[in-house]
Amino acid sequence: MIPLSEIREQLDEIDSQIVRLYEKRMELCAEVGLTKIASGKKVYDKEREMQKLATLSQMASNEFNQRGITELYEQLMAMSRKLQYQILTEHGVIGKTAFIGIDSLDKKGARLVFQGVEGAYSQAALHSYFGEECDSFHVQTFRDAMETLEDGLADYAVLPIENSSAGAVSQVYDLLVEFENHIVGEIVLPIRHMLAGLPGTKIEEIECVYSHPQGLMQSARFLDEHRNWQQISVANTAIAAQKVLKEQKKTQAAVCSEYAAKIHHLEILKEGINDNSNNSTRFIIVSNQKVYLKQAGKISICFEIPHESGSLYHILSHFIYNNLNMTKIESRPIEGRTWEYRFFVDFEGNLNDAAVKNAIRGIREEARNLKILGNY
Ligand SMILES: O=C(O)C(=O)C[C@]1(C(=O)O)C=C[C@@H](O)C=C1
Repeated sequence: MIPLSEIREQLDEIDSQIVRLYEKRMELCAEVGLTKIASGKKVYDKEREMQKLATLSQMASNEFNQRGITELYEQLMAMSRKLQYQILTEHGVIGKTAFIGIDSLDKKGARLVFQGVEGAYSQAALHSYFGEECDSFHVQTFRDAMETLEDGLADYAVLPIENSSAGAVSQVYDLLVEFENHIVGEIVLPIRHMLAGLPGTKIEEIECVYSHPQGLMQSARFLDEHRNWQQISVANTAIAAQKVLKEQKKTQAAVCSEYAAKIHHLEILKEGINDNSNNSTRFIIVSNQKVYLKQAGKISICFEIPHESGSLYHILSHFIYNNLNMTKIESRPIEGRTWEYRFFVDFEGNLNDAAVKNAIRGIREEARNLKILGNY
């Protein structure tokens, strides 16, 4: 048997050859990068990579090594792409971001839209971001808010995007893809739900409770104690309060904010019914302008990937390689394509940073339909 120290010596020798060859290979790939700048050819050449993987893996003598060679070369070619993206960025080849950097949001005289009615949590978020004296109006649905923006009837919309206990507001994610509106800010609002009914209502009288699905989900534990209550979803927590007032039945109650209960003349029957005492919702400020704040530190993007093993891993490697901190990932089914998903990723950075430019360039080439939702 060959002693371990001797085997290791041989391995060290092979590894130093591999490192030298790797560097030589990368130098050539850098040259390829320059030719691609000159020709305008894309960095990612999938066909060439597939051919290389097939040829090289066939050179290995058994199936185990064929798999190894495939994995190794997938990585090697991914690294050479990353180097080429860097070279493109260094040579000032500008990607398709086309966002305009601004110093601050133009809040003065802005027309603001939120979904729901007076007393909606979105209105409270809007007030804390733009101040109480702002010029705001409400529409019935999230889609209406997006359309209002797109038509130029409002300058900014304030929409909920995720809650700390119930998770993503999936419809808003989908609308960000559908509309050419962009996120320019965000605000987190503590959410405290009340059970509210007509004055004089006793909890024992209640048969039916209205709220937004998120309001019902966030108060699931309390509502579970009253399983005989029918839970009915409406478009907004404040709409629920308005409905209870309008229908004048003591068998009905709403899960809504203290403010919504007050302005719809309801009595608070039970305070703070949310499961999580730190319940909070993150709202986004959406604009119809493709702008970003020059000091912005967070980017939201979405992209689609082929339904293939390893494809998400390869896309996420662009964050790791460029040292970017990913703060959130969500997935949503793609309409009409069963079991295929669109991914939404938030990460720290500014569109002006070289690392961000490199990562976005790579993801744009290697994923489908990359969309930058905003830098804020
Ligand atoms: O041949 C090219 O066009 C290269 O850029 C080199 C290379 C490789 O590493 O072999 C890298 C990226 C391409 O997707 C294909 C192949």
